[in-house]
Formats: sequence, C-alpha cells, structure tokens
Amino acid sequence: MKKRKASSEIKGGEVRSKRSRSKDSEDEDARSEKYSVARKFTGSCYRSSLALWRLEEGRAVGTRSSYQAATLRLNKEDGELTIVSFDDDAIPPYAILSHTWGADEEEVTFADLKKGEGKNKPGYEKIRFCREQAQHDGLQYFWINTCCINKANKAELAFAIRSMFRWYRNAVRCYVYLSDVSNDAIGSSEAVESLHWKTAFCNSRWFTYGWTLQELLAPPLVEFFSKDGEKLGIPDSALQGASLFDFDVNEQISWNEHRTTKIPVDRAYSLMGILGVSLSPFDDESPAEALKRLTDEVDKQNKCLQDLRPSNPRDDKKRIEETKGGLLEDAYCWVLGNASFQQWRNDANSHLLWVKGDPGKGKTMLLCGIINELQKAAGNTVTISYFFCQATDSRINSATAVLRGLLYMFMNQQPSLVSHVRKKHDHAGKSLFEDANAWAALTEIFVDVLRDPRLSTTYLVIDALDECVTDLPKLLEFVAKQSSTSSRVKWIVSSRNWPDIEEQLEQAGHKVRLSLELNAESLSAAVGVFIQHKVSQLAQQKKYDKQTQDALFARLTSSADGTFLWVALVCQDLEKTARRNALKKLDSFPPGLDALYERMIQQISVSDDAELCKQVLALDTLVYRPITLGELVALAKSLGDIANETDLRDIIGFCRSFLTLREDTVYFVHQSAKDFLFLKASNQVFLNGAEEVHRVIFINSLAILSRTLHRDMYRLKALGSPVENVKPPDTDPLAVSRYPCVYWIDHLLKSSTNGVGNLQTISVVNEFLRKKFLYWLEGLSLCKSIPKGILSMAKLQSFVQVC
Ligand SMILES: Nc1ncnc2c1ncn2[C@@H]1O[C@H](COP(=O)(O)OP(=O)(O)OP(=O)(O)O)[C@@H](O)[C@H]1O
Repeated sequence: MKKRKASSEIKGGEVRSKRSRSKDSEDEDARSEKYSVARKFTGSCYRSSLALWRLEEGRAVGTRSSYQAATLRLNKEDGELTIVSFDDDAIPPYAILSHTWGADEEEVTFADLKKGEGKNKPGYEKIRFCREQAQHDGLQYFWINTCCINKANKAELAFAIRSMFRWYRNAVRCYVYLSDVSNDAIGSSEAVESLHWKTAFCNSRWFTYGWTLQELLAPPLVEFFSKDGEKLGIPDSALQGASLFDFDVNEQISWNEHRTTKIPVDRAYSLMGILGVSLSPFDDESPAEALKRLTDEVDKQNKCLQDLRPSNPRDDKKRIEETKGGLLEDAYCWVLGNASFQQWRNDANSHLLWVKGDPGKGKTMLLCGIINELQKAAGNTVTISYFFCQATDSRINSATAVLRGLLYMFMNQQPSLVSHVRKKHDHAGKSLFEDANAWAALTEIFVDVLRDPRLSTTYLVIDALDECVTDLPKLLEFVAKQSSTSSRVKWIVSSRNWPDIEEQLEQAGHKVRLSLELNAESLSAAVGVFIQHKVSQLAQQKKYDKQTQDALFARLTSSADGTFLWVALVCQDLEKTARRNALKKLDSFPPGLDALYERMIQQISVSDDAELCKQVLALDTLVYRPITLGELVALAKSLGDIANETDLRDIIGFCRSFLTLREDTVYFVHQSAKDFLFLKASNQVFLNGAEEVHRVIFINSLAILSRTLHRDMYRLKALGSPVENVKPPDTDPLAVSRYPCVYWIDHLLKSSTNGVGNLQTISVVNEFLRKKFLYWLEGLSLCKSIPKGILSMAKLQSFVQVC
C-alpha cells in the first residue's frame, strides 16, 4: 500500500490541502490512512480539544501535546499574551475571532509566535484588536485560527478542522473582523456614515467565504467590527436563537451555495459542523464526491436519531402545555425564589432536585416553567435534556423511552455526541433501542455521553417518574447513581409522593427535595393566580356578571386546597354550564380531587347513557395507549349499542370530566382521572370485573384481525421493502387493526385470573395462529412493532405452557 503524503493548512477559515498524492491511489488506501488518523484523534479529542500555551513577549514557553489548538491569554499584570493548556472539560470562557485571511506572508502564524516574531506583520492588527475587545468584554482568553493551530502538525490540523464548529459554538463571544469595512465616513453626517459602512458591510468578502458560514451560525453571540475595531450596529437578535436542527438539511446546504473556498472541495467540508457530522478530508476527492459523502453521513446520522427517539420531547412539552390549557408564568415563577430550588441551582454540590407532590398540584407545569427559565438564563451555552413520562402513552412510559428521549435531546443540541450512539447503532440498527438488551445498551451509551468532556454544563429533567410504567426501579437506580457522579450535570425529577420512589432516590447523594405540600403557602398563591386567570377567561366566554365572578372566585379559592387540577376540572365543567345555572352548580362541586371525580361518576351513572358511558370508560381505562375513535368503535362493538363514530362522540362528550378528544384520539383529561377510575371506582366501572373487559377486548381484537389481515395488505408487491419507506395507502386497511395487532396478547393475558387460560381460549388462539400467523407478522411489521410482537410471543408461549 502506498504511503500517503498530504499536508494542509488552515487559511482564514479556508482549509488548504497541499495534495501530492498520485491520481491512481485507491480510495481504500486513503480511507485506511484516514481512519488511522481518526483513531488517533479519539484518544486526544476527548481529553483536550482546546489546549493553551503560555507566551511571553516574543517567546513561547510551556508544554503542549500534538494536535491541540492554542488559546491566547492576556496577562492582567503586564498586558502580555500567554498561551496556556486546559483540559477539554475545564476550558474557561473565551472569545473567538472570525475573519478572512490576507496573503500568506501577512498573517502571524503559530510558528511566528513560537519564535517571538510576527509583531510587524499586518495580520498582527487582528490579534491586537481581538485582545483589546476581549479585554473590554472582561474575557481573559481568546482564540484565533491564524496563530493558535500548529498547521505543521497534520494530526493537529485535521483535528482542528473537525473541531472548529464546536470551538466557535463554545466561545462566549465571536468577533467578526471585517478587514474590508472601514469607518472612513466617521465625521460625516450620521446618514452618510451609516450608508457608507452598510454598503461596505454587505459587500464584504467575509460573506462570500465558505468557512465563515459556520462562524456565523455556531457561536451564541456574534458581533461585527470594522477594520478600525468599531462595532457595527447589527442587531444581535438577528443572529441568535433557532437551533440548526430546526432547519432542513438541503436548506442548510443551500446557505453555502454562493460562498467560495480557495479549494473547491472545502465548500463541502466547511458544512460538516453546521450539519453536525464529522468527516476526515480525503485526497483527490472532487467537490461532488465530498458532498455525496457528506450527505450520506447526514442520512446515516438522521436515521440513527430517528431510530433513537421514541417521540420528540420538545413536541411532547409543547403538546402537554397546550392540552393543559397553556403555561402561566405567574403560576410557576414562585419556584425561582424557593430556597430548595436555589440551593439546587446555585450549590455546585447539589446535583439532584426531586419535586414531589400529590396529583394535580402542578408538577408537570412547574417543570415546563423551570425548563423555560433555565433556557432563558443560559441560552445555548448549556445543554438541557428533558423527558415527560405519560403512563397512557406506551411510547413514553418506560425506562428505556426516558433514556432514548434524553439522549435524543443531547444529540440535538450537541451533534458531536452522536458518535456514542453511532458506534453501536451502525451495527445493530433500531433493534439496539428495542430488543431485550436495550436497557443495557442505552445505559452504556448514556454513561459514555455523561463522561464526555465535550458535554457542556447540562440539566437533565424527567417529569412524572410515577408514570414510568415499565422498569421504574431500574430508572430510579440509574438516576440515583448517575446524579451522584458528575458535577457538570444537574438533574431534576418529579413524581407523586410514592414511598418506593423516595426509597430509591434516597440512595442518591447531594440531593435536594422540594415538596409541594411543604410549600403550601407559595402553592396556594400560585393557585390563586391560576384561579384569577380561569375566572376572567370564563367571565369573558360566558359573559358572567360581577356577582357571579366574585362568587366563583371566592368558591374556587376556598375549596382548591392548593390543587390546580381541581380548579381546572371545575372550570371545565362550568364551560358547559349555562350562565344562569353557574352559581347553583358551583355549590355542587365538593372540595378535593377524589370527591370531585366521585361526583362526576355519579352524574354519569344517572344519565340516560350510563351503561354506554361506563363501557367506554372501562375500555379506555384498560387500553395500553390512547386509541382512535375508529379503534374504539371496532373494539367496543359487542359492548353495547354504539353503532358509529357520531354516537361515540356524544358518549365521550358525556364523559368529558374524564375523557377528551384530540384529533380523533381519545385521551384521559388527566392521569389522575384514569387512576381514580381504576383504583377507586372499579366497582362502578368494571361491573363484571376488569378481567371481563380485557376478555372482550381480546375477543374483539382477534375478530378484527381475522377479518382484516391478509397477504400484502399495502400492495407492496416487492418482497423485502424496508418498512421505513412504506407509506400507508389513503384508505389504510390496518386503520382499526393497529391496536389489536400489537396488544391482543396483552389483553389475553390480563383476561384470565392468575394468568391461566381456559381450553376454549387456547383453541381460539390456536385457530387464529394457524390461519393468520404470517399475516399477523406482516401487520406487526407494517405497524413497526416487530420487537414488541416478539416479546408478546414469548409471553404467549409461557401462558400456553401453564394452561
Ligand atoms: N403554571 C401553570 N400554568 C397553567 N396551568 C397550570 C399551571 N400549573 C398547573 N396548571 C393546571 O393544573 C393542572 C394540573 O397540573 P399538572 O398536570 O402539572 O399537575 P401534576 O402535579 O403534574 O399532576 P399529576 O401528578 O397527577 O400528573 C393542569 O392541567 C393545568 O390546567
């Protein structure tokens, strides 16, 4: 194999590769060498990505390992520049310079500084500018690509190219030095002056360079300066805010379309950081090949992220806030001044905050507010990963789902961390996150991420631990252990006052507890704000007079007992009550959440549709995920006389104190409503026991599946079509079969007392499997639920064996 000879240097954001490799060298060769370089990096890049040297006037001192970039420090005492080394996880705040390069001989290089030379070069002006600006901004450290990378060291150079986006992103400030924009017009009228620099600004070379795009996009704060060091008035807000993940890949690539790089292929490489992927430059690669390699890598990365996330926690947060009626800042901001919260936030030794309280006390909304506040305070200089468990949604009610969601959010904010997931995902694919070993794999990845020095200060938030239905003990053990290990990571979890949770979180060191019951005064004031908001909303909507408003306010205040949900449920009921009956109705709401639910079930019990309502409530309480109206109609067929969706909508309307419809899917208004029915009203809802309802769902499921499953349901024709590429037909033949397909075995197992089935049941199952087994597998695959199906089959096998 030929030895590859390549050298490159970074130029004003340009990577210049002096490629001396013969044309006929094979890719294989390049790849193998590239990987050997890449392997060398892994050792070092985790240890120290931004190493610093010490420089004194004209002379460098100190030690420095290979391929570490240098950052300059201004000595306060003598005003001299020093270069100092830091480990990656201990880098102090620094400024970074973005600029375009002048001629080679004009720039001050790393070698110049090492020899104590370069002060007479024109490029020293930038160093002087950056030093003064950083000093002005109270920053002792700054980084400039001309002189902080030893370009003679290939490994260091390649490492720098791959790390550049991160270095720009982690800088506290980025100064864009426009050497072709001057303030000559100063002294002219304000309008002329403004017009002058704005024209020069728009025409600046800086905007046409490929590499400067990432220098514009990555940093949290970008400021523009003329060559005279005058700050130009570009509003910071225009350059801040949206995460690059919010943009489509093609759109991001198009941003670079009109930019140039000295070496054409570098236009593709300059997109690496922006697109969040890492490639080592190949010799003799054409721009088209590089772009193809880049987009292939982005595709792999996207596939990995798609497989990783059970749902997007950011969307879940938005949905939860919306369905709970919108987040009121004044109803959660009390927590910011709370002593326990402040201790957790400010004390470096407090790593875990446990927010605990009874149902409906506002924990979920409080955590939504805390996330917003942390984001506001820290911007994108910290990583905030959060997850909202919801027992009613099987995608987000397990310990593995929590880790997947948190990891997904990490990757979203720090794409370089994806490498930890890719290591395993590239081999195993999606099953990595779903098979029997998923927990082991995910915890391993998670620990690697938490140990990665590139991870910035991090907040991890998990809401509603009590709604983690599968493997909660494992999750608690993991949280307790991990929250005690890393000082850069702070955790917040919330749950109801469950002794099991308390017991396991007890194991965590450095924890702080925030009990809502023990903060009754603050909570009561917050509920007061909420009541005020709800009363004025209702008054507007129902046109209440002053007397009704006052009576409503007084009644809600006296009975709420610090429970937001009680207020929300009463107001929801009043929305459906005629204005003239409001005061009368008001007196009928008992204080306390359970009493309120009890009254609501009583009301349903005396209505004309009592039986149907209870059957729907019973069925909805026992299904494993929220089901659509269509699925409900199909599953409820033999429960009563519900003939169609319109009837069903009416029934759900009667059950509105417990159920709500969103985009044709039936949800519980709140987890506590479902818990109440299951735990405290089971004798009213499950007239013949919960097993009987499970049995009906199981029987109906098999009937639906026997009717709808057949060969090639989506008419794919070709065998082996990847399920990711399959789109359901307009009229989906599986529309009502999805739920039964995935969950029929769960209902079968729950329909028998002590897990033992009778012979009649076994023969029904036998008949179904004999006739439909392969079609069922096809259905599971189209529902993307093969892993769940396999686990269910194992359970079925054990069940059949004991019969
Ligand atoms: N800050 C807030 N802004 C607006 N509404 C709020 C706020 N806090 C609570 N609420 C209202 O109170 C209801 C209950 O709040 P939330 O769901 O957060 O309680 P919880 O303590 O998480 O309950 P559970 O433990 O039973 O899940 C919400 O549906 C919402 O209507």
